[in-house]
Amino acid sequence: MQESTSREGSRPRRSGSLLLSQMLDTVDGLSFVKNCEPIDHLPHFRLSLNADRKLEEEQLEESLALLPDELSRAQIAAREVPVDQVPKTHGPDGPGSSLDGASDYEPRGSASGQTSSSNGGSTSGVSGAPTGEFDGPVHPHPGLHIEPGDEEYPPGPPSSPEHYSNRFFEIRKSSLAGYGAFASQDLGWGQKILVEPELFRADHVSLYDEFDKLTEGSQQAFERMTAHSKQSGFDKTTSIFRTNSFNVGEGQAAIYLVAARFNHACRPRNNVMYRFDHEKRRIILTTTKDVDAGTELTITYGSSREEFYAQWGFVCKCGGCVPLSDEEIARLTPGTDWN
Ligand SMILES: C[S@@+](CC[C@H](N)C(=O)[O-])C[C@H]1O[C@@H](n2cnc3c(N)ncnc32)[C@H](O)[C@@H]1O
Repeated sequence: MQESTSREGSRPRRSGSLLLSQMLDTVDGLSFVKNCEPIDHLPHFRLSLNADRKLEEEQLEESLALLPDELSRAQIAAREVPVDQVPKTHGPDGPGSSLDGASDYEPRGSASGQTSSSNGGSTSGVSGAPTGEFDGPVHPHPGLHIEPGDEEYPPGPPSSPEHYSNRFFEIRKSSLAGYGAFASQDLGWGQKILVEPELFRADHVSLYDEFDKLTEGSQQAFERMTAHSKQSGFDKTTSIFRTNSFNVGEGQAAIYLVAARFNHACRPRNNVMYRFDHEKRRIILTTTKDVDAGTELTITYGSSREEFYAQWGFVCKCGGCVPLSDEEIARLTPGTDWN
């Protein structure tokens, strides 16, 4: 095992990718750390290659620091939980609805799926920034299961994603901003709560062509999404796309109508992470801690308060960070108000 001494002195620091590969040999759940946790910063249209690399390096450091704890949690979560211990609830669409999503999910700790795919890493950068793909070995493990299984999302996108619910969460109004996702039952760490196919993917150039291919209902659902209100120089379609899309690599960003309703919380306050099944073009959301019923489920868009304002147009209200001051806000340029 390669080791180097950290600049700070005492703690020996291991080569990040090597250590993660070795840990992944041991516990499947740690692919959270490699594939998602360090890079789940919702980097819609990230423009700075160097900034991305720096961020990923910082996040890798962060994940390495977390490893012992993550390992023990993964081992705990790896204990199998019978399916019937996960209560089933139904949202406004009711049992049997095409939006029920019951078949999409597995109980936490399910040992049912042993997969060897390594294609699940989240990616960043329409601008071609590093993908963050896991390039080390992945081995099938019993226990904590985060790879996509055979579950199928109901055919067709939800016509009313702002009222979507499944047995794990529901979308409803949030005190953070607009709509958000809320746990509809107590959720354990490592629970897969959503597997959602993309509505479409595009880049800056193909956005309008791809949008035109959508059904009228899907176009309307897209247009009801929140638009960054302070981006100057973008029309509303582009602004909605920039505010809600997830970078999926190769210069493309994708829209997921339900996943886009998850608000941001700064680490460690967020309680959900996301990753991609590139082959099936789906996003997969999984809890990163135990969550009480009724709690808002949040992902992390990034770590820069200035970027939240400039890229997504908001001053973070998650409560886990110091919000931008009035002076800092004044330095950032306001633009067209789309809302
Ligand atoms: C991808 S959307 C999230 C869902 C959105 N709330 C909705 O109603 O569809 C991103 C937008 O949600 C809002 N938002 C998300 N997280 C926030 C937070 N922590 N504090 C304030 N606003 C937030 C911002 O307006 C941001 O541009």
